[in-house]
Amino acid sequence: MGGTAVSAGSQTGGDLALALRDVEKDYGAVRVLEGASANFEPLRPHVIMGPSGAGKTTLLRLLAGLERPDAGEVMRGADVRLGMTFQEDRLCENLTATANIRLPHGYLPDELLERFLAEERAAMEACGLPVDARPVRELSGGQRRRVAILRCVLADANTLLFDEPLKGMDEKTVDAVMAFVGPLVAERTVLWATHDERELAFFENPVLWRVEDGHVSTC
Ligand SMILES: Nc1ncnc2c1ncn2[C@@H]1O[C@H](COP(=O)(O)OP(=O)(O)OP(=O)(O)O)[C@@H](O)[C@H]1O
Repeated sequence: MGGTAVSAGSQTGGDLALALRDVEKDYGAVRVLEGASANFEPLRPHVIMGPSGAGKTTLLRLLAGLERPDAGEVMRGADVRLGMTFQEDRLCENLTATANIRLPHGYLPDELLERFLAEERAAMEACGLPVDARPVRELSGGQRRRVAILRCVLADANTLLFDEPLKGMDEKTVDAVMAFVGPLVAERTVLWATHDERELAFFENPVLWRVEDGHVSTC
C-alpha cells in the first residue's frame, strides 16, 4: 500500500485508493463496524455484499468522508476524486435530467459545454432516458435512478461509490444501463454495494467483499 496514513479521513500519496484501518463506528448503542480493516485496490471493481443493516452504506459514507470513524483511520489516496450514488436519488427536483447530470461540472465554457451536452445526450439515449424539458420530479423511480447513475459516471471522478444503484430497475433497463456504464467504469476504482450476486457479472475480475458482524473481509 502506498502513502502514509495520517489520521481519520486523511489523504495520502502513492497508489492508495481507499482504505480502512481498525475502524470502529457506532450509532448510539449500535456498533456497526468494529476493528474493520480493508484496502480497496485502485482501478478495480469492488463489489460489496452483506446482510441488510450490516453496514455497507456506513462503510461507503466513511470512505467518502461523510461520516467520521469513532476509532481507527479512513484513508484516501491524494489523487482520489470521488463520485457517489446514494440509495436515495438525491436529485434537484425542479431541474431537468440534463441539468442534474451536469451539476458536478459547474460552469463549463461554450466549447466544453457543447461537447458535454453531446456526451450527455448519447448517454441518456443509451440508457433509455427521455431527453426533454420535464423536471425530474415528473420522472419515474427507475428514470430517476438512471439520472443519478449518469450524474455519477459522467462526473470528473476516478473513484466511484455506488450504493445499490440498480435497485428497483427491471432487467432490460439494467442490461441497457450496464452495457453503457460497464466500459465507462472499467478504468476507474469502483465500490459497488448490492444484495444481488448476479451484478458481479457486470465487472471484469471484481473483488468480492463481505460486510458482516462489524468486519469487512474479502470472500
Ligand atoms: N444515521 C444513523 N443513525 C442511527 N443509526 C444508523 C444510521 N445509519 C445507519 N444506522 C444503523 O447502522 C446499521 C448499519 O446501517 P447501514 O445502512 O450501513 O446498513 P446496510 O448494510 O447498508 O443496510 P441495507 O443493505 O439495508 O441498505 C443499521 O443498524 C442502521 O440502523
